[in-house]
Parts: sequence; structure tokens; C-alpha cells
Amino acid sequence: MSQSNSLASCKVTVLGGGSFGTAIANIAAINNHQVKLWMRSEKQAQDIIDNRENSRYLPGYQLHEQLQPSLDLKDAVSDADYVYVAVPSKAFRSVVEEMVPFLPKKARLISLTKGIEPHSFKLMSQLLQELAVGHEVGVISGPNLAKEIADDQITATVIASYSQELRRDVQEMLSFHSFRVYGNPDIYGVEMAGALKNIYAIVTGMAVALGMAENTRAAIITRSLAEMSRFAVRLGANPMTFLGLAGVGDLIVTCSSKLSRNYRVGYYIGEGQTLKQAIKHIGETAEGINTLRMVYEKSKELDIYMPLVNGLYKIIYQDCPVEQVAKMLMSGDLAQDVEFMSAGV
Ligand SMILES: NC(=O)C1=CN([C@@H]2O[C@H](COP(=O)(O)OP(=O)(O)OC[C@H]3O[C@@H](n4cnc5c(N)ncnc54)[C@H](O)[C@@H]3O)[C@@H](O)[C@H]2O)C=CC1
Ligand SMILES: O=C(CO)COP(=O)(O)O
Repeated sequence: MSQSNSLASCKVTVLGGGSFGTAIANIAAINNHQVKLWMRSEKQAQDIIDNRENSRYLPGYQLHEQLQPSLDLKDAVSDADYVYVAVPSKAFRSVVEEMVPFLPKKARLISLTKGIEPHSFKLMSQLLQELAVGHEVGVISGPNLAKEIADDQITATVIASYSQELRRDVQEMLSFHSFRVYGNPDIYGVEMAGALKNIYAIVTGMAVALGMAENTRAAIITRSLAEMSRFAVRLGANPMTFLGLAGVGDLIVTCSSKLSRNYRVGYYIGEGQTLKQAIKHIGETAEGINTLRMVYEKSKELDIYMPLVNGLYKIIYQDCPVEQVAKMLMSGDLAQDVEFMSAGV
């Protein structure tokens, strides 16, 4: 069922045949765009051809006939109007580097990935700008559990870009009876929010496994919002972004749902599994683990007060007992409630 809009049918390529890439590719196909989904796995590609399903990542989700799998990166991108990149952040640079020689000049590039590159501390749109000079760039982020999108649950997201035209075209390309796309020019804030919330989902999952009550969950989510916005505003984000879908919206869903892989990593660690066991148990991407390390280091470098990041880092990377961290969090200097709006204090 496509929503009537004025955007002509486009050639769309999605890189990464995991759960989110598949969900976004299918929405574009339903909306009458010609979609290629580039993936590494021959088995998954054959599954799509034979059964119209990506049963490894989104079992039971019927894929539209205008979505075609591709195993050949050159073939997948060489005529694209839009390339959406949905591979995990650790593979993002190498995949984009491999793609760029085949990319037509007209192609607009949009990241769906919620992570930060180690060492450079670059966000994915910054990698796109660095590696594909001259192309218009955007980012999609928001409360978007792929399995709920596949289940046709009403979902809202944000397209962030400096280009108003790109924002409008992507809104039209992906808006759908159960999927609504909002625009935001604060690309840095939208993208940073999507990366940071994964850390706090781990914290919340862990706290749930340890028996926390709803007062505790509300306190953790709210203090997480204060902490992540304090950090991002200091690095250049607009604080208002954190009150929208990409900020508090994504934080709420990822800190509330067992469908979130980051939440589940925290939950399994709270139950007593090691980090290694928890990651193996998930078997899919959980970006928050690496993001935690990078944000911890950056917060130390810039002297930004981040007690939750600090505490989680101690538990995960320094084997500090959870009880000791909880005690530390409850006995720090007494603070103001709503300081985060005052630009990076
Ligand atoms: N799943 C979700 O609900 C959402 C995920 N995201 C973000 O989307 C990004 C991708 O996540 P998912 O699709 O969920 O991950 P996933 O774990 O479901 O799938 C990742 C996909 O990337 C592929 N991949 C990994 N390394 C690759 C490489 N070097 N070259 C080519 N392909 C490679 C894998 O084969 C797999 O198909 C992550 O940054 C995640 O935070 C964002 C919103 C929602
Ligand atoms: O970003 C997401 C929902 O918006 C998905 O979260 P996870 O990567 O933790 O599954």
C-alpha cells in the first residue's frame, strides 16, 4: 500500500542485509521505488529470491517484489539515486571505501547506522562526507526497532541533513501508512543521540536483570537523557534534538524493550554472563559496547561529567562489582535536576 506523494520512482540501494537495512529497503520498495539490497550472504539472497523473506533477520516479514537482493557491490550502486548504508559501524568505512569507485555523481548517501568510529571519533555521516566528497549526505535515526517495523507497528523516525531538499525527498520516499518521517537539520545531534542511547540501554537492561523497580527505570532514563545531551551539546549538537524522536524517543524504546540488542546485552550481564558470553548470545550487532569505550575516553579527555558512562565502564571493562558502582552513583555530589539544557554545563 503506497502513500501518494510527488517523488518519482527512484533507484534505491541499501547496503547491509541485516534487520534494519531489510526493513528500510522494503518500505522503499512498497512505496514504488526500485530497490536493491546488497548483502554478503548468498544464502540470504537466495532466501529472498525463493521465499520473499530474510528469514535470518526478519522471519515472517513478506518482502515486496520490487526489492531485489544483490551480491555484487558494483552492480548494486552503479546506477543508484540513493544509497542507504546499514552495516555495523565497525564495517562502515571499509564498505563505503569499496563502494565509492562505483558511485554515480548524482547519488545521495544516507546512514542508518548508530555508532562512532574508534580512534577518529567520527560519526557515520562524517565518514560519508570524508570518503564520498561532493555527495549530499543524511542520517536516519529514531525509535525504530526493526522487528516492530516489520510487524507493521506505527513508527516514527527522523531524517537529518543540512539539505532541506534531501530531507523532504527522503520523507516522501519512506513515509507510509505505519511509518512517519520527520525532518531535522541537526545532523550531528540526531546521529550522536542514536549512538549514545545504546550505552544507556545496556545500563537499563542490566538494572532490570538485577530487579530494579519502575522508579529506578524512570530515574535512569531521565538521568541518561541529561548525560547524553550534556555530552553531545558540548560537541556541537542542538539540545532541542534530545527532546525529539531521535533523542528521548529512541532512548525510551531502547531502554524499555527486550527487542533491543543493547538492552539484552545489559540484561545478560546483569544475570551473570560475561561480556563475551552476552555478545555471543545476541548474535547480532550491539553497537553500545564499543560506543561506551569511545565515549568514556572522550568524556575524560574533555572533562565532561558522565556518571552513568563511568559506572558502566567500571563494570564492563574494569570488573568493578555492580553494587559498588550503584553506591558510587547514589553518593556523588548532589546535583540540579534540569541542568542539561544549559549548553554543556
Ligand atoms: N535493528 C534495528 O532495530 C536497528 C538498527 N539500527 C542500526 O543499524 C545498523 C545495522 O544494524 P542491523 O541491521 O540491526 O544489524 P544486524 O546485526 O541485523 O545486521 C548487520 C548486517 O550487516 C552485514 N555486515 C556486517 N559486516 C559487514 C561487512 N563488512 N560488509 C558487508 N556487510 C556486513 C551483516 O552481514 C548483516 O547483514 C546498526 O548500526 C544498528 O545500530 C538502527 C535502527 C534500528
Ligand atoms: O536503534 C534501535 C532502535 O531504535 C535498535 O536498538 P538495538 O541496536 O539495541 O537493537
